[in-house]
Amino acid sequence: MVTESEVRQAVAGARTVVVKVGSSSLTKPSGHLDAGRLGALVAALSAAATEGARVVLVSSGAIAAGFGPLGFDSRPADVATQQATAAVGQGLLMAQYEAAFGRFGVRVGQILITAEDTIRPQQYRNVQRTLGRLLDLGVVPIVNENDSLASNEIRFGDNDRLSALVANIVRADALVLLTDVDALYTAPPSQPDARRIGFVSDVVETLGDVTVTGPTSGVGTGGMVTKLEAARVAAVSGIPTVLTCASNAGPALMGDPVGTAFAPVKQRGSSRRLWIGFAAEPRGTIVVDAGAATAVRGGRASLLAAGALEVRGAFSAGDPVWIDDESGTHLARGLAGFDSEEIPQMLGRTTVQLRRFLGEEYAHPLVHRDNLVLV
Ligand SMILES: Nc1ncnc2c1ncn2[C@@H]1O[C@H](COP(=O)(O)OP(=O)(O)O)[C@@H](O)[C@H]1O
Ligand SMILES: N[C@@H](CCC(=O)OP(=O)(O)O)C(=O)O
Repeated sequence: MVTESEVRQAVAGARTVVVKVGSSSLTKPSGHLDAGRLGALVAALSAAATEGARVVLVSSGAIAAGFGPLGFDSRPADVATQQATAAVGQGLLMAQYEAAFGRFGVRVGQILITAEDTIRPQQYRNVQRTLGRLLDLGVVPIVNENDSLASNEIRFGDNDRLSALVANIVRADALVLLTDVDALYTAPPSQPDARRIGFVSDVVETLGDVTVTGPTSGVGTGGMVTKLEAARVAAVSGIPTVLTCASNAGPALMGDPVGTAFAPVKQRGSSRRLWIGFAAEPRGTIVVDAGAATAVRGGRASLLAAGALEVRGAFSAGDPVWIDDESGTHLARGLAGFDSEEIPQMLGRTTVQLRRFLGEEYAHPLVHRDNLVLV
């Protein structure tokens, strides 16, 4: 059982920390950057970086900083204009960060990620390697979703879940979520009976006890819902989290009892398995028979074609898929070893049959056990 003070100490002593800041903490309702608030955040992060912490900043705000200069009164609603606005706002955002961090002698580098980069093994490794190298070089990577290029169907939309994935990718010791409210409350803070929560020992249990809503600021996207989802992913990844307002960044990073501290609920798993378990939604499903379901549930078996009954959806080898039993219950998530169109001819075949009738390249599991995570 992890205590609140252990979580606070873990954040204060983190060698690598991921800090996520939301649009509403960096911008004005008019759609322009708020240089004062951005500067205060940068001062707190620079203090941590110059004391030796490896700091990754996941920053929203591209759209919220871009619509004012483009002459819009409010955040655009259609995707094409949002993407164009993000292209303008992202440059403005980075220019401000570059100047603000530069005052403290801290160098920054921009990394724009799409959800697909967290799905494809090659891209995932590239992201991991580049972030690692930037940190080794003493640079603060500033990460945002690549809004201008992300396809609408598979985008994070908010940066909360992205920040939890980035925390996994860089194997962070702590995650700090900065927003426009000082802590998690039992209900939206506008409600009179909402009470502040200082410590969450089990985020999975707490999820059922609090009332959360989507964004209220007019510029944010995910609201408290996606922040709790990020805290959950971090917790089950073994990463402690603190959620508070951006003006509390300094105290939060120093381990002061501000905001809400979330205890990790599990030992840290391997980064790759966490990615399979939490990255973007699977593209399809492989339905398995009872024998294969038992084997998969056991946690150490690959999914062989012999135990597969049906394939649904269109996916390519390397894409994440659900593995379901016959009643439709999700057993696991995994990375498909084959394209969906190759699988029907393999269903029910043993490895010997696959080798004999289809060739050596088919004599492999549909999902290898190293690429499979129970849910
Ligand atoms: N239970 C809750 N506790 C705290 N805040 C909540 C809760 N439910 C909803 N919220 C709202 O979530 C908002 C933060 O989400 P959002 O506007 O998306 O921020 P950001 O731009 O920082 O990502 C807060 O302003 C708050 O009004
Ligand atoms: N990637 C987007 C983030 C969208 C957004 O509003 O996110 P958030 O403020 O974290 O809820 C941007 O930079 O505008």
